[in-house]
Amino acid sequence: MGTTAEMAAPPALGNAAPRMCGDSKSDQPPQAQTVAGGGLSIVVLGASGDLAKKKTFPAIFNLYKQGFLPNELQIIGYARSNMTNEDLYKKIRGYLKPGRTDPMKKPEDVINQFLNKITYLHGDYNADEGFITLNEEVSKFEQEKCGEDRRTRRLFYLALPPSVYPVVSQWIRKHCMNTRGWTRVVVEKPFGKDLDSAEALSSQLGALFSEEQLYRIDHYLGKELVQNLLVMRFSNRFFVPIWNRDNIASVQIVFKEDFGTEGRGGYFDEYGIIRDIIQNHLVQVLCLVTMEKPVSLHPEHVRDEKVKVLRCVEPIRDEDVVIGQYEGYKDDPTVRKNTTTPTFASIALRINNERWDGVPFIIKAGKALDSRKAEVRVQFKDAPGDIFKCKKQGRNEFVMRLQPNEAMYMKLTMKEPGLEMKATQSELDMSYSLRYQDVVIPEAYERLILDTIRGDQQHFVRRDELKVAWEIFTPLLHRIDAGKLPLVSYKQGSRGPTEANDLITRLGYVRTDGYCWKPPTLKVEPAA
Ligand SMILES: NC(=O)C1=CN([C@@H]2O[C@H](COP(=O)(O)OP(=O)(O)OC[C@H]3O[C@@H](n4cnc5c(N)ncnc54)[C@H](OP(=O)(O)O)[C@@H]3O)[C@@H](O)[C@H]2O)C=CC1
Ligand SMILES: O=C1O[C@H](COP(=O)(O)O)[C@@H](O)[C@H](O)[C@H]1O
Repeated sequence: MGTTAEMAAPPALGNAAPRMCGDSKSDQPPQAQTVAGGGLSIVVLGASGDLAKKKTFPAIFNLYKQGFLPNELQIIGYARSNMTNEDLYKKIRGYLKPGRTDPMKKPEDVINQFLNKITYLHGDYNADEGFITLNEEVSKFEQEKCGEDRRTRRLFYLALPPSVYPVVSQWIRKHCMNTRGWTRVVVEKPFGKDLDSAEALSSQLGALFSEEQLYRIDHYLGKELVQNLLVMRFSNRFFVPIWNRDNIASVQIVFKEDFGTEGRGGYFDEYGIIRDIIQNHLVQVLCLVTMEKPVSLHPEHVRDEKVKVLRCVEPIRDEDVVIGQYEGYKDDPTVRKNTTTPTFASIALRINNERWDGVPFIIKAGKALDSRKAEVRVQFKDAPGDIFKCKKQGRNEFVMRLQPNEAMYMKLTMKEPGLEMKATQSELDMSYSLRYQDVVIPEAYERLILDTIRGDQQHFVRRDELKVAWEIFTPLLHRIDAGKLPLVSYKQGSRGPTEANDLITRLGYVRTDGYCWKPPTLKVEPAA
């Protein structure tokens, strides 16, 4: 690996902001690279919630401490809970990690400075008084900090259950729109429960905001290795000619968590693993692994290609699906007593186009499994004419480990060092923590919030993309909801149902016998 080249920023779109300029002053860390464009108000709706505390505020803090936010910044947390500013600060303080900040400043000071930018407002979602007050608060700040003539920016982050998106969006539209610059609204998944509900939500939001104002966040698109997929595929001559059905035998996209629903049982039980992880996060990864090369990195060009490849996904067959539920899931008092919600699913997708015809894409996700990891595992076909008789050494694989400990590695067949002519399997390892020792990899939410401020929608889900993703999964989900597929149980801490192993074997995945490489950056690397 060699030099670092800065990629061209996508061409400005509609209300897209310029990428970076400095307007750092007084209370900014010295390495400040702020986003230009006037005062910025970030409103976190649902500020009392889990996502806001664990992800949204920490991501905004990370941007703040690195100087990516302007001096003219206000952050408002809005929710129904009757809390003071201090109560909110107490709730989120423990999640703010100062990391490496200005050596002249105490980490505590950086956190306090940030917290001082946050005001908490409590109000209803169902009545407009709270939103009138919210608008007054934002306008007052804009007036005081930006005067009459400077541009202002308003970012509304809906860290709320989707059931309240329509009403909250209505009040934002009615009372809180910016007249001196952009208004952008970030919405969180799940965007609906099936095709009809997703389309209904899209129509409701679409009637209030333009597509350029709506940022449907899927935090997997903000992960470092997911962002690397297009670079890897399209700028390495190694990969360009072999990334197709002639060379690739199968692809697995795997998400595993080693914990169960953990306090989110009420939400999870309504959705299940396919709606929670596969239809969104893993499908986004699938798109980046399979799409054709976009005309450019312009967000619309990238998203056009994603939509195209999703349109080629064939209807899912029941024999290509294994669903499971971990033993003990029903002990969670927040899930339904006789729930049949799957906490595990393995689904083979097939893409009917020139590049991928015949290649199974096995998408697997599960909770309460033996480890936490997410990876893409591309297995290549056997080399033709095996004069070394080394098939048993395993096939070539290229693995992109999205988490934990980002890495890419290739499994190759080599001559075993020594006097004998004996083949063995070995690996080329590109572990990020070894290659980029001083680099702190940004959090997904941090990157995506910055993209929102910059007006770059490349890593956000477009309405037609969402629709086609639901078209793929809705018939299967309805069959599962109607109890038409067997739900197998699996032990917590296991690798999931054995039926899932049978499925990948039936689809032609060849497991390497014997030798199992343990990447140095992972203590344990269980097989996929
Ligand atoms: N938590 C996570 O790890 C992730 C969450 N998400 C998504 O982010 C969004 C927010 O998630 P999360 O923070 O976990 O959700 P919470 O259940 O914590 O809800 C957030 C806030 O919304 C308000 N709220 C909760 N239920 C209702 C309701 N029925 N009607 C009106 N308001 C309600 C509450 O605030 P108050 O009562 O004070 O107004 C609550 O603090 C969801 O869409 C979720 O799917 C996405 C990825 C990960
Ligand atoms: O969206 C979700 O993602 C998390 C997993 O995110 P990760 O970045 O830690 O991999 C998952 O736990 C949760 O159920 C889901 O809603």
